[in-house]
Amino acid sequence: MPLATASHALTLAALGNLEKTVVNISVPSAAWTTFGLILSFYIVSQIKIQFYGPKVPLVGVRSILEPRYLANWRFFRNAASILNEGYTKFPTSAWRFVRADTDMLILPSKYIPELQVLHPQVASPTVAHAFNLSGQWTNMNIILKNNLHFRTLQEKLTPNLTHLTAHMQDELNYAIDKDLPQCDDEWVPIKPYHVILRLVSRISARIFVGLPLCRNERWLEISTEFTENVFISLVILRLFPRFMHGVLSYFLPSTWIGCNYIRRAKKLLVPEIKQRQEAMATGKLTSKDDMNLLTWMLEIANGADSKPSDLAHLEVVMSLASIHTSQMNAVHVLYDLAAHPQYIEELREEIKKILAEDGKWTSWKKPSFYKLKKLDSFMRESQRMNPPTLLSYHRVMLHDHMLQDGTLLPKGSHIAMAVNEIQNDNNVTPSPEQFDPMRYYRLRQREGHTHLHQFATTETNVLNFGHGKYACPGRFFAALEIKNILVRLIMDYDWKLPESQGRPDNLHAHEFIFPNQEGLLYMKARPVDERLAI
Ligand code: HEM
Repeated sequence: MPLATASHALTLAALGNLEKTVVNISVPSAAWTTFGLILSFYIVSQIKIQFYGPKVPLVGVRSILEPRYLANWRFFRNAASILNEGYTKFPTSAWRFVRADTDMLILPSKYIPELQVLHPQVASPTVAHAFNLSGQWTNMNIILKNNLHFRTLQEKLTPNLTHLTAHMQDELNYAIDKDLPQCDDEWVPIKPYHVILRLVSRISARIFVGLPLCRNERWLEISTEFTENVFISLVILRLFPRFMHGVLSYFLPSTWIGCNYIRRAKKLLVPEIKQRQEAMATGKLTSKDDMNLLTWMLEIANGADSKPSDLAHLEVVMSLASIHTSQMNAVHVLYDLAAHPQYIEELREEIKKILAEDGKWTSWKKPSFYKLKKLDSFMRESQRMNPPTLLSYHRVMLHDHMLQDGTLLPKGSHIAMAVNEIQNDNNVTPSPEQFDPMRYYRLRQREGHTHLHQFATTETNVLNFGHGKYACPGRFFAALEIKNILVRLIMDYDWKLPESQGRPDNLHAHEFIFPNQEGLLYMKARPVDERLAI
């Protein structure tokens, strides 16, 4: 054998042995290292669950050894049963459960008066919302930087609602012409989730950015699809430990798509914002001629708040806060109406009464919609049975705080309330299992209760919009928008479920509840003289 070949063969043999040795040594040691890491992570995590955090009972963990990811998986699959277990055992005291990304400290609503006076630098709702929406990976952390959207809703949108009804109705008429099928002569199947989403997004766009931008298909796509992608991302991310979210978000198409929508929103809105800023500076534009959220934001923004790209970003965030939340309520009402058709005529009679008092629907202002007490009650009952989330009143503690009864809310803890359990407690809602759409209407007939128990009013035991200073600032707008849509859909169309089918089931993921996206209803236009004259 030539020397070179022999040495080559020897080298190969040596390499082969070396490889075997490396394999023999490295495979077990890599496996042991990984195992060791997982074990230490598990032990640290279990010690943290059992011995750290608030000293209150732990619910939803089957044994001291159960990893938090299993408990979290059960919460993802069946949050309602864990929250029910906790509330049943501890209706008037604090308890906690574990999620993959954090421990949740659940408080009873008796603490609300104490919590509501805490400064947001002690108990922050905004840090809690950003965290809960996985803000760092879903482009939602902008709310930590800028609260202009909140101020604009409170200071401008809500006080001006009565001037906005005409704009809302105009856009609704346009949307109905464009997006609803022809059904004059026959029953036509529709998927309310998608159809109502279209109506809500068009009306919201009209009020958020004004004409003609609100009819831009790119804006309509951004304002609805961004939200869907944020929810896909956060539902997936929350299945995993928080330290993995950064890496995972690089692999999730929904996070790329979300980022892309923010880029597209900026591309579309920044030139418009600059144009409006210039026109305002020269007195050519005021919010009196151009009443919409974007112009109002520009009006009250000061200094750092008025950066065009941040304003564009906030417009998208506002769409996330408003469109799907309102759409979901309207879809639930429609499903409930179709499942309980005996109430349709009662609601129509109420609408006809207001038409007789206040004239044509298109001349109605906010007070006319306020008179729709039966419809309002129906919406609230529908929301009670189908809340958008089982947890609300989220706060992150930025400092330790001791409650008057000695319960410690430690710095860093994430607190929330089990809203669905609270409002469905027999002491709060008698016969809570019964769908009784006129229950709030009846309550409002009582002496001194006329202004209470409305869809948009919050109570310490009714927290679907939160409560107090930091309650949802868009809820009055939501109520008006949903009523506009429902009045039109109730007066102009008949509705029914497909033959021998019940109300479409809701979908659940973590604490969130969504109306069925694939649910079908049949609609048929009513005779022309029965419809609202437009
Ligand atoms: C049925 C519809 C809606 C529901 C159920 C809903 C629910 C909520 C809830 C539970 C909160 C948290 C309150 C708290 O911190 O305790 C909230 C906050 C908020 N909502 Fe709504 N909302 C709805 C519609 C709207 C609409 C239409 C808008 C905008 C026009 C809006 C804008 C906001 C904003 C800006 C926040 C605060 C977020 C922050 O802290 O930055 N919401 N909403």
